[in-house]
Amino acid sequence: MGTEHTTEPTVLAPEDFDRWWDGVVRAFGGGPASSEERELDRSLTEFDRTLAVRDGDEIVGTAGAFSFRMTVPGGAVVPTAGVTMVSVAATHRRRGVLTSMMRRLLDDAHAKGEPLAALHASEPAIYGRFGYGAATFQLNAEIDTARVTLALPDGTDEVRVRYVSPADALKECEAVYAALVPGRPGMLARQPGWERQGLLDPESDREGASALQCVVAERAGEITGYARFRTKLGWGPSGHDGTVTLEDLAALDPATEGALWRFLFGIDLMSTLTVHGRPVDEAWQHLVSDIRRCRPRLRDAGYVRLVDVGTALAARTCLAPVDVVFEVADAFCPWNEGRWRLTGDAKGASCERTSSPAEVSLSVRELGAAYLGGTTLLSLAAAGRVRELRPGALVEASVALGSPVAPWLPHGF
Ligand SMILES: CC(=O)SCCNC(=O)CCNC(=O)[C@H](O)C(C)(C)COP(=O)(O)OP(=O)(O)OC[C@H]1O[C@@H](n2cnc3c(N)ncnc32)[C@H](O)[C@@H]1OP(=O)(O)O
Repeated sequence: MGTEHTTEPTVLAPEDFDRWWDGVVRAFGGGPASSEERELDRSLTEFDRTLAVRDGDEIVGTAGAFSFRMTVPGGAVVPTAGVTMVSVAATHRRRGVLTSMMRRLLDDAHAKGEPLAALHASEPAIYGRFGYGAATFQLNAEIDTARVTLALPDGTDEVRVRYVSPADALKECEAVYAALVPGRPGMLARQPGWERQGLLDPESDREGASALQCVVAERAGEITGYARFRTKLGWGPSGHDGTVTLEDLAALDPATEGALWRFLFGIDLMSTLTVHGRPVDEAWQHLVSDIRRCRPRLRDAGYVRLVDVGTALAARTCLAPVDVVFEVADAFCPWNEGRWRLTGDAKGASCERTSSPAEVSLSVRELGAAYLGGTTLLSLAAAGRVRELRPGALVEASVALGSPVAPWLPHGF
């Protein structure tokens, strides 16, 4: 360990943003990184919760948090620290710099009364030690649109799809997104400014594909959905072999969903539709004639940490009536340690400290994984990560923490 520097984070001054951001870019492989992205990140940065660790004049550690609000099962939108831009210079790795930044971010979130923290992990192995569990998953797919057909829902023909400029339609698209937020756990109620992330379109990221394109879906003059995508034409021995890459899609109803997918399937000269980061229960899987030819692949996506176990669990509803005492281990945030009694049903929940005997024992990481309903306590118990101490309590708790809609973290941050 070096002796000349400390791992103590300090709050980032706005004038240091460029150096700080360069450090992030270098740690994430060195770019290319566009000025467009830098300016958007600068405008979204909450400087009072953005950290730098220094070694002399050099910034060797970066991290920050956004003041998000995230939907939880039942529809409440809960203050959440969106942890972001975590990097440590390769010259200073494995000396505890990350650990000290995580300490500070979680202490700050706790002091602010944010019951949750969430992040996208560059590697799944990093954040478990800090109490984060894999809470949302995403579906990626490469759909052979030359072979796969769609069975469309009633009303699809009443929906009109038309091209718009992505920027011109931003307000209408954002209204569609906002209407969907309460209905799916994990979705983020976006602060003004965040909608611009959906327009980021640096040429360096296109890999030969088109600029971002956008269509909106309309019924009776109302915009009911949108899709943003790119196209890339390719030619093989037997002719055209183009790819459509879906960047974002939102639909308020089944007919709109059908109309947008029909459009994406039907673009001439394109034979593959690549989708990534989609909800695991999204409707398109039930529209297609041959799911196997869509090559669906599941991936871990959002990691959730209960910063305050009692407040977090009381903020969601329970899928079935429950009355269970959890024994929670939390070495990194010891204020969560001990026994918590969760009671509740579909209308609401309460979670209080108790001296009653423990019935299910687990660490805060497992609670984070199960919290949005995307991972069951039963499956974690099968891996030995959750223990049942009262017969029946595990199934009861596992079902109660479920969600009728799969959780999904809608975009990067
Ligand atoms: C939310 C986000 O922004 S995710 C992005 C994360 N950033 C990146 O992936 C960029 C490239 N990587 C890095 O910058 C760094 O390697 C980091 C941030 C991942 C780790 O930073 P470090 O300062 O080296 O971590 P630190 O020394 O605090 O390590 C703490 C513990 O985590 C472990 N650890 C750190 N990184 C990793 C990893 N990538 N995989 C597995 N374990 C890890 C360490 O071994 C250490 O374990 P120990 O306490 O048992 O010894």
